[in-house]
Amino acid sequence: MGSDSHNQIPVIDFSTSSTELDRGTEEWYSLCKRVREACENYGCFEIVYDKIPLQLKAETFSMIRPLFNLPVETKKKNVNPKPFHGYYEKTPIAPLYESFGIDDSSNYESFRSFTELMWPNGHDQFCNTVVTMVKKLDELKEMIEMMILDSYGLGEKLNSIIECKTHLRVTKYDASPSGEYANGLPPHTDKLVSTILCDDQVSALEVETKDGQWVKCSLSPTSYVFIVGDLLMAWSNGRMHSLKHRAMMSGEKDRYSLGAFSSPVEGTIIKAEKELVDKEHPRILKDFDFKDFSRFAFTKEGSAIDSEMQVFAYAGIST
Ligand SMILES: O=C(O)CCC(=O)C(=O)O
Ligand SMILES: [Fe+2]
Repeated sequence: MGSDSHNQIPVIDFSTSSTELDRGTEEWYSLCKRVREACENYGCFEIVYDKIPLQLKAETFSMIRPLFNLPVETKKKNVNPKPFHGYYEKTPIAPLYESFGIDDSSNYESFRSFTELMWPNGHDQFCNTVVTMVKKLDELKEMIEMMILDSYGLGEKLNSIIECKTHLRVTKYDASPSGEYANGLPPHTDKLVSTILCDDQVSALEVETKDGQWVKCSLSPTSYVFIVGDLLMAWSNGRMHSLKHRAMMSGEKDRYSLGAFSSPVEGTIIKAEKELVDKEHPRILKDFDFKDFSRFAFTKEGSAIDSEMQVFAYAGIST
């Protein structure tokens, strides 16, 4: 079934043309409230944000396109022991989908290691441009995280939700044969904390609302999507909604997207924030190691379970 174009995800404008978004101001708290409502009711929102220069974004996309034209044996050098963290080639389940994953990608040195695997003689422009873009996405993510903490009254107590590094995933979707509506990436919830996505204005992202409708997200050059992943849902003790989403291709153009995933540092145990557990919101999950959970999600047993139910199958508390 196609998407319902009458429905829309919340759009929150973070543009700061005249004023800065200062923490503690009335404007700040009104945004905190809207961010929390969007994450609880939809599991996502569109961000209008003018602090990332359009030129930088355009340059980033022009830098990542040639990655996909490298020889397949070069692309396969992008390996990562964590499941779904390295190069992902086309498969019968997702024949239009191909992606690379780069750990700790706002760190120049780790990004350079990836760059040198792809271009052994180095590629400074690629490295500088993409790292600059990821740092901008990190700033945006930090602001959203602070808003989430303030929205629950936790901003004085905590500096971050879960200590994370940014895992970057760059994706190419081939145009579907004869432009028909076709699966780019099957429905899933993200297995990490949160994701900020942007694309090259070829729309394909669709998100599922809580009442089961699929809604298409057509992004403008200044917009981004914030997505609640399974681990943010777990941290919030189920108050925030882990978003089911997919990519559906149509039309003649290939599509490129960029996802900045907040990935917990090694050894992180995911726990519901204790202030978010009370009589009205009893604990829904046991504490778990995020790496064991993501491994489980990609086992035969785990992948047979609906994506949004995997975390409950792994760590759910039966009542
Ligand atoms: O390309 C997109 O818009 C979605 C990508 C996505 O959902 C993912 O990589 O988890
Ligand atoms: Fe996703």
